[in-house]
Amino acid sequence: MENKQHFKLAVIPGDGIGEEVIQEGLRVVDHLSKTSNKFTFESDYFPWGCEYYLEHGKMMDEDGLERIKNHDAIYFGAVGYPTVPDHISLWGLRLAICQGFDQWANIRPVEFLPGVEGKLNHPHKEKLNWVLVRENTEGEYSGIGGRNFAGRGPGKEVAVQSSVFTEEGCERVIRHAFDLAMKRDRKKVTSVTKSNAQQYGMVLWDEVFKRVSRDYPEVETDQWLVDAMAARFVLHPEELEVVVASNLHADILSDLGSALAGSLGIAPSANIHLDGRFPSMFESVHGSAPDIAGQGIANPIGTIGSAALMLEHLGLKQEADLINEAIRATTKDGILTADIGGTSSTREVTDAIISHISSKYANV
Ligand SMILES: NC(=O)C1=CN([C@@H]2O[C@H](COP(=O)(O)OP(=O)(O)OC[C@H]3O[C@@H](n4cnc5c(N)ncnc54)[C@H](O)[C@@H]3O)[C@@H](O)[C@H]2O)C=CC1
Ligand SMILES: CC(=O)C(=O)O
Ligand SMILES: [K+]
Ligand SMILES: [Mn+2]
Repeated sequence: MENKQHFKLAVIPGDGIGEEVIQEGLRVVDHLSKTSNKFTFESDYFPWGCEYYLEHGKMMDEDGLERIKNHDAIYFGAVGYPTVPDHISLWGLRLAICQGFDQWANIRPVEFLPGVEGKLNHPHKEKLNWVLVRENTEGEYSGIGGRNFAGRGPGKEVAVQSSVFTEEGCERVIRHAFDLAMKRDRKKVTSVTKSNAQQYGMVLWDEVFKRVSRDYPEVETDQWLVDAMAARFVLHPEELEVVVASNLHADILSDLGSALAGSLGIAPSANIHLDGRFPSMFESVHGSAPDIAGQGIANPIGTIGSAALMLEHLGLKQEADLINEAIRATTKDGILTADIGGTSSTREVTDAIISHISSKYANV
């Protein structure tokens, strides 16, 4: 086949179920590469994570970013381990990459899969399909602050954690939300803040949202405070299309969204950098799930769906669609892990997804 695309992946399985689900995602991509004959890829593995930290005193190598900077994409599992403080592991790996590579938008689609009951009581929930657009480099996760600088000692300690909102940071992610909305049947963007209580950064966000919205007259807009928005997710989910929010708010709302759709285990995400300097990173929304790690029962769908987002990002839209179709066919057949009410293992779900992809090519 002419023009077969080749790409280079940096694979970081990380901790807990991260390793279990990444391996399944790679099986799917590998199978698709062979059956579609449209692309080839190579994987470079990086053993970074909490075990690496316990052995070497660092979550990733000092030149880690340099070593993955020229890959076409990063495929990431999850990070976090009970014996390493979560802020050390998160800042040492995931946030180091998102912020170091200026991956300024985290795209988190919420899909209601057939055959998955979920927790939402809604007559047309199979038609719901939201995309959360999370600001991914600043806001509440700017990492600015300090502890105990007032020197008040035990029992009187003072901690400050500052949020940073820049006009450019707000604008690029809000604009991206509008660009995504323009590609959808119902063109609507809902912005979420807490600008009644947080009168500086979030008021700036609201103003930028209003200004950017004028460039998109075809797009319907809506603005909600985050507390009311949490209720709206449950009470009026049909009102949601593209939802754009700050780093913390969208982090919380996306877990709520995926739980409504069934489980954290089915939610994919893309940490994207669109300015051509750095690779983007693709990972499930969930963490390392130490409570189920090592049992072979983690739901691989979030990570396999993240591979679909990765292929789409690399220009392989048809192949991405095929993965998503295979995921839907698998859940529709009732091949489900325990988190969504089934008894299948991680591997069995992946096998079913692979066999749906095979049957698709057999029919061509
Ligand atoms: N992007 C990342 O790497 C993230 C890392 N974390 C880290 O992960 C660790 C655990 O955090 P938690 O708050 O427990 O969140 P978590 O997402 O790891 O787990 C929350 C709950 O969802 C379940 N769950 C998650 N993914 C699942 C899957 N694929 N299949 C079936 N069930 C699944 C878990 O069993 C658990 O009961 C912490 O160290 C945290 O900092 C948390 C969120 C994101
Ligand atoms: C860390 C975390 O919870 C997230 O990135 O979603
Ligand atoms: K993850
Ligand atoms: Mn989260």
